[in-house]
Amino acid sequence: MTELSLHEFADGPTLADKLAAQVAHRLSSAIEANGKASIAVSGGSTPKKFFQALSARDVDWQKVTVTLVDERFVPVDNPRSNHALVRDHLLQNKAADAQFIPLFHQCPNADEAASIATREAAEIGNPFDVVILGMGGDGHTASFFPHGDHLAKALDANGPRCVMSMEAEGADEPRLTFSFSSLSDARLLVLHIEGEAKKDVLKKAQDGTDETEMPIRAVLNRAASPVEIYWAP
Ligand SMILES: O=C(O)[C@H](O)[C@@H](O)[C@H](O)[C@H](O)COP(=O)(O)O
Repeated sequence: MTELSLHEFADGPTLADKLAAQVAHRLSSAIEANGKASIAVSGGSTPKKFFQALSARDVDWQKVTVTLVDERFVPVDNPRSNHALVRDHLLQNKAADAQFIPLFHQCPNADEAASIATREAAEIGNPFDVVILGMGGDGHTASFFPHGDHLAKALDANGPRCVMSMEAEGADEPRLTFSFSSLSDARLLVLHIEGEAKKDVLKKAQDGTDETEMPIRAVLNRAASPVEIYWAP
C-alpha cells in the first residue's frame, strides 16, 4: 500500500508558495548530493501559480532539468501546449537557467515523437527527484486516461521507463505521457489538486479499485514512493 499524506492550505496562493518552498528544497538537496536535479511537472490549469512561485526560488537552476509528466500532441505555438505553459510560467525569473526537455516533437504521429522523447529523457537519469502530478475530474493523471488505448501498458509497474502515446475519448488530442514506472518512484511524488470538486473525485478514487475507470488509483494504491497530496479549496 502506498503511503498518502494530505496537506491542506487556506487558498491556492498559499499552497503554491508552500509547494514551491518544498520543491526548491528538494531540488537543492539533490544538487548538493548529486550535482544535478530533475523535475517532471504537469500541465493543465492548476499549476500556473505554483510555477510562478517556483521560478522565483533560489535554486542553482543551471543544474536542474525540467520536463513534463505528459504533453498534448500539439506544437509549442498551440495554446494547449504544456511546453508553452512551462516556458511562460516556470522557465522564467531565476528558473530561466534550467534545462528543459520537451516531450513533443514535430513528427507524423505521436508514437514517433514518443520514441524521440524516450531517448532524450533517458539522459535525465532515474528516478526523478521531483514529480508533480495533477488530476482531472474523470480521475486521469498524467495522460493515463480512463479507457485510454495504451492504458494497461502505461500503468504496468514492471513496464519500461519510457514516454508513450495515449489516445482516449476524454483527451482532446493524442497525448504523450511518461509511463507509471517512470513516475511512481520519484524521490518526491506530489499530487497537486485544487477545489472541492477534485476532493470529491479523490474520495471516489479512494473508494474503489478499478484503474481503467479511474487511473489515478494506480498512483494512490501502488506508487512506489509515498504520495504527498497538496490541496486547497
Ligand atoms: O496536460 C494535461 O492536461 C495534464 O498534465 C493533466 O494530467 C492535468 O494534470 C489534469 O488534467 C488536471 O488538469 P487541470 O489542472 O487543468 O484541472
